[in-house]
Parts: sequence; C-alpha cells; structure tokens
Amino acid sequence: MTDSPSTPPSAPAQDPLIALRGGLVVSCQAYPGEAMRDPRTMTQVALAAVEGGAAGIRVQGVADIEHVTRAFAERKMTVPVTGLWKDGSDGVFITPTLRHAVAVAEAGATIVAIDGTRRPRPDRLSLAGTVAGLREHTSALVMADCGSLDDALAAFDAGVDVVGTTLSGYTGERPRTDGPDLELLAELVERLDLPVIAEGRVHSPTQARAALDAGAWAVVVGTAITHPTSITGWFVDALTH
Ligand SMILES: CC(=O)N[C@H](C=O)[C@@H](O)[C@H](O)[C@H](O)COP(=O)(O)O
Repeated sequence: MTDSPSTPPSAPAQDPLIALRGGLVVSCQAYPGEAMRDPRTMTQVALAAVEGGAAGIRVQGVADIEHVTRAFAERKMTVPVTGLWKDGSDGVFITPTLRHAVAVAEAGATIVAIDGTRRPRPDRLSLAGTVAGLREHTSALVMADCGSLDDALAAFDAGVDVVGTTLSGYTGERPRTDGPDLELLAELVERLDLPVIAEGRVHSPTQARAALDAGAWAVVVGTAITHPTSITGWFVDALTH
C-alpha cells in the first residue's frame, strides 16, 4: 500500500494501524526455559521500548499479553499491542487455531497475529474461517504472518487487515536472507492493497530504514532489541572468529 501518509483514517477499527504507520514495533519475546521468560520482565522490556520511541509492541503468550496491556492501561498509554500465542516450534505454531486467536484477543491484544501461511491448520479451519471466527468474537484486527507472496495473496483474500513478512525464510518458500527479505517486502507492497509490515531479521537501524523505504507500513524488530542472549552471541562470535 503506497498512498500518502496524510490519508485520513478510513474507519475507527483502522486506528491502531494509523498509529503504527512509519513506526517501529518492538517484539518482546523470551523463549521457553530462558531467564527472561516472565511476564513482568517482558512488561518492563516493553515499557522500556516505548520510552525509546516504539510505536507498538508485539508480545507472545496470553500471560505476557495480559500483563503488558494492563501495564499500558494503568499508565493510560494507547500503544497498540500485537499479540500472538506460539504453540510449539514446528509447522503452524504462531497462533495456530481459532481457539488460540480468540484467547489472544481476549487477553487484550489490539492486533492478533496468526499464522498466515497456506499450510493446513491444526483445527482444520481455513484462514478465512479463522478470520471470520475471530471477527465474531472480537473487534481486534488480524495480522497474517506470511512466508511468501502466495501466502500474502491468500491472506488478503481471507480478509486479514495487515500482512507481515514474519515467516519468510522459515517455511521453505523463501531463502533465509541475512537481514530482512526486502525483495518479498517490495513485492507485497506492490501487489497488495493492504498495509505490509516488515518483520524478521531486521538487525540494524539501517535495515529498518531500508524496509520503510521499500514501502513497509511499519517495521518490527525483535531479537536485535530484546533478546540479549542472541545479541551477546553475535559479539562473542565476533571476538572468537
Ligand atoms: C519465525 C518466528 O518464529 N518469528 C517470531 C514471531 O513472532 C519471533 O520469534 C521473532 O522474534 C519475531 O518475528 C521478530 O523477528 P526478529 O527477532 O528476527 O527481529
């Protein structure tokens, strides 16, 4: 979607997307067994990211979503929260079923991020059925985490509100680029009349800028801001190789 930033909001439901436009979304996630895997810790990380200028936060798991959204509400902060629920780590694992998606919305997410690939979902619902089911239960927006152009085209047809390049390099359809998949991003921006969010392997401010210049509606950065174990590893590697 390439229309000018002065385009007025078309409907109240789109307001969170307007708030994110041109901005940075910081993904605050710790993985099972990690030291920082605690809703209070992730909430502190999220608050710190907002202090640094994040326009939005992405957070995983019902407990973390509840904790972060409560902290924002207590502080009267209207920062859109994109929520997801990772169940497993193989195949369709990002908010894989309607049940997961409804739980994420009920936990307080403004935008529910779900697997937006064409792979069969564990509950056998189609993506369109999942989106329709979610809309029956909540007013949350739906983000499709996609791994290819064909995924994103199908997600558009399924009625999602926004697509992300989140799964590029993780589903076998696209190479795992060193840095964001700017080629896919540009293709999605060109082909879809929908906001496209750049997500996945954005590891530097220069790469984030390049994603915005390629037409991204917003840029999500996770690991490079909020995952000290990985960042430490990058430095250690540089010192030992
Ligand atoms: C593929 C997958 O499971 N992606 C997840 C989606 O929520 C997260 O593990 C990523 O950290 C997130 O997408 C942000 O990406 P990066 O951490 O590369 O900035």
